[in-house]
Amino acid sequence: MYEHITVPADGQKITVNADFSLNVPNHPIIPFIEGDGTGLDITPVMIKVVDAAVAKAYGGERQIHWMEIYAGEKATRVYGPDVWLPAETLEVLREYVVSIKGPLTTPVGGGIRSLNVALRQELDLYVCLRPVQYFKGVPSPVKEPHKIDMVIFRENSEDIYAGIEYAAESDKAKKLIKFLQDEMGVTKIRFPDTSGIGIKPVSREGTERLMRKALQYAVDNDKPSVTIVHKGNIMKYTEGGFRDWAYALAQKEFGAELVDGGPWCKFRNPKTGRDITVKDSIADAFLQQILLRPSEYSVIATLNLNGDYISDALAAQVGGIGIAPGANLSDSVACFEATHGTAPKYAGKDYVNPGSEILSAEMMLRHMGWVEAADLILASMERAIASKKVTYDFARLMDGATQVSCSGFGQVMIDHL
Ligand SMILES: NC(=O)C1=CN([C@@H]2O[C@H](COP(=O)(O)OP(=O)(O)OC[C@H]3O[C@@H](n4cnc5c(N)ncnc54)[C@H](OP(=O)(O)O)[C@@H]3O)[C@@H](O)[C@H]2O)C=CC1
Ligand SMILES: O=C(O)CCC(=O)C(=O)O
Ligand SMILES: [Mg+2]
Repeated sequence: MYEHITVPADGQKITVNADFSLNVPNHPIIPFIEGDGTGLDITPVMIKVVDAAVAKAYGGERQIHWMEIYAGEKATRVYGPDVWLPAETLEVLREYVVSIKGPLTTPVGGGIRSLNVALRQELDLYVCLRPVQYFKGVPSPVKEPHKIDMVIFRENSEDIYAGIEYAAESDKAKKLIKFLQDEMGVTKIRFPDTSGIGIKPVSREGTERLMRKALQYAVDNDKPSVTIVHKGNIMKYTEGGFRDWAYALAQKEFGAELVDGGPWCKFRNPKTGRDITVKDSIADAFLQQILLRPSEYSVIATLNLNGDYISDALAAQVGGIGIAPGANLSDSVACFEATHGTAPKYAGKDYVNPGSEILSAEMMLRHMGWVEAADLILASMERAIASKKVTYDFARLMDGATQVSCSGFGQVMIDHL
């Protein structure tokens, strides 16, 4: 049926109902992309830990049937030199509904555009969900990391990531700059002859669907606030638009009312009766506030580029990118992945922390309703960290730690399940 993908003989597809709930069989087929760079170290470890947690939680009644699909460098080896994101990979991700991927390399400057971004755009995975939580005992550069408990909703389909960008001195850049000058009255491009130029689309529809998810998450999880993070003072009609549309949606669909004349507003959580405050923060100020007063922030709704920066910054505050999980979501399809990239200098050395991808799998299990297995993974992560047998990133900051390899940490987690 597929050119290079082998569908496991035993196992069934997860399917989606009209209300977007999932039908998860006891033997689901889960597609996975190994990933470039350290992907080849962390993905097999993730699979081993997940299989062990599922076996322990369900005593053999439930089991994941993993199905390898290809993207990035491995796809070029399997499909041919220029095939980075095969059509059948996208087809499978759409068809099988729930998947997990390792990181994929994107060259800086020239070369291919990001496969990670392409995949999100092709499948319209418009929410990048990145929870940031502190595990007791993890070394952190801040004094009170336990006060950080945030969930980032990063818009995943628009903004500067749309890839509408032209190289300096190319015909297209010259044409666009001439159009801006001649037809749009633009006079402020400082060096028009040598400017690369990019376009940042941000829409009301894109903002609304992201904000709707963030607000619903706050309702479902009893969160006290949703903060809209933007740079709308400078980019008035893109980031400023995002802020205004996000506030308007809170009022229109969630019944939020202005606080002291606005723009902050609040509404009562219909499930708990407690207030949810909707507020906003300008991105630069926000980045210092999360260091100084993190407990004031809970759910974060932001644009694509801000969300990218904020994800890594917050991950560092709770101990680094080695334990920063995430998910890319549409209404029906979910593809889980770590926040970090391929860390090429460590590739193939069995060295890095597999924690981010394991915790992404924990989110995946929870999304599938396999909460017992997800809970086991969280508990074993806590116990593994408490045992101080950790990978280099934690070991270098932890007193009395024993450094273990990537696969070694997987084994420590399995031992603590
Ligand atoms: N979703 C995706 O697939 C993503 C892909 N990328 C891509 O990855 C490539 C490399 O990007 P780069 O900017 O270096 O960012 P990376 O996130 O790959 O690495 C930056 C640093 O983060 C630390 N780090 C990364 N992964 C781990 C881990 N598993 N355990 C512990 N520490 C870790 C390392 O820090 P230290 O040096 O201190 O040890 C590393 O040098 C680029 O091509 C980029 O485009 C980037 C982000 C996301
Ligand atoms: O696609 C890439 O190479 C980088 C993506 C990224 O940094 C992210 O999604 O956080
Ligand atoms: Mg990033």
